[in-house]
Amino acid sequence: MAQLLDGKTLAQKIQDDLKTKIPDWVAKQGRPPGLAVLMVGDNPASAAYVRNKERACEKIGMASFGKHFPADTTQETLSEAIAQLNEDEQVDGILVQLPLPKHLDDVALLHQIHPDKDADGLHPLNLGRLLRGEQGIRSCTPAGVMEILKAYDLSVAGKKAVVVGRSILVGKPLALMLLAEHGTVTMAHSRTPDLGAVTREADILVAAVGKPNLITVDMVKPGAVVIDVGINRVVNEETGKGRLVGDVDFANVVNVAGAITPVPGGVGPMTVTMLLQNTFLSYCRKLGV
Ligand SMILES: NC(=O)C1=CN([C@@H]2O[C@H](COP(=O)(O)OP(=O)(O)OC[C@H]3O[C@@H](n4cnc5c(N)ncnc54)[C@H](OP(=O)(O)O)[C@@H]3O)[C@@H](O)[C@H]2O)C=CC1
Ligand SMILES: Nc1nc(=O)c2c([nH]1)NC[C@@H]1CN(c3ccc(C(=O)N[C@@H](CCC(=O)O)C(=O)O)cc3)C=[N+]21
Ligand SMILES: [Mg+2]
Repeated sequence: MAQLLDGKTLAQKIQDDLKTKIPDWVAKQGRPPGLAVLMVGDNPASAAYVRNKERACEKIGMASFGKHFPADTTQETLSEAIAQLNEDEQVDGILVQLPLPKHLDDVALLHQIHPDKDADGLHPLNLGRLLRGEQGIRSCTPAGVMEILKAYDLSVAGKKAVVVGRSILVGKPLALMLLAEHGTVTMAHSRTPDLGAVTREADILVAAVGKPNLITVDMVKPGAVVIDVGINRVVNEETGKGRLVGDVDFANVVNVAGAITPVPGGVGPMTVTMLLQNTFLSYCRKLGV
């Protein structure tokens, strides 16, 4: 059986650490770190993620400024909201929940977030810094994956890493982070023929696609580290109940992999935690420490 990479417990540990640090800062600075989340429309999956973030903020003593807009909100309204948050002294991190409704230009809004408040690490300046190997705010999900590898002493240097999925939110920045840690990195995507032939080469295999059971046991090299980023809600035909699954056929792959992240309880909680950490670090930098 593969070793379980427990993102939930690791996330808890990092959040507890933030929770003990924040009161001293509040005492000295007169305000807590603040995170603003902009959500547009009523995507139920997004709503759950936003709730998780708000709960985590409250738990660790961070201020959260949730802004919920109706699905038909205009670009101008959102642009104005971001301009205000950029100026707001109480706000250290800003996140625009993706995807946005089709009529909105998400890229324009992401570019507008002040790069020092870009808690999601999606501003082109921060992505450019990652590309160049400079310090900057790193995207949360890929940063969370790297933290899991580090916490379990799973070294990347010299290993063959395969990332399935090439989105700007997950796959692309993660490939750059694995490369920075000296992995030999391959990116696979929907146009990759014979995906299994590529994934079977991987010492470290990451699935970030959004398709349940895309990664089957025959696609995994025995002993590989398998990181399942996918979050898919599936409904059990018999009970009618919904549950979360990743992109990996966990029940079978767990017998072959050397280590594996579960869903839920793997990468997801680390994403939330990296968002809090990015916001805290922006707060510290703003105060000149
Ligand atoms: N755990 C967490 O914290 C997070 C989880 N997620 C989850 O991760 C998953 C990916 O998210 P995101 O990157 O935003 O998704 P996107 O839809 O933006 O990207 C999906 C990627 O998967 C590729 N792809 C699609 N089908 C296949 C296939 N059959 N074989 C190989 N590659 C394929 C696409 O290729 P192409 O580029 O060619 O279209 C694309 O690059 C989702 O399930 C999402 O919910 C996302 C963020 C955080
Ligand atoms: N700008 C932006 N940044 C994002 O990082 C972003 C986004 N938009 N849009 C949506 C996706 C998805 N995503 C998740 C994060 C955490 C969990 C998470 O905490 N999952 C828990 C379970 C949560 C539950 O039970 O509902 C787990 O996997 O254990 C899930 C999904 C971030 N995303
Ligand atoms: Mg759009």
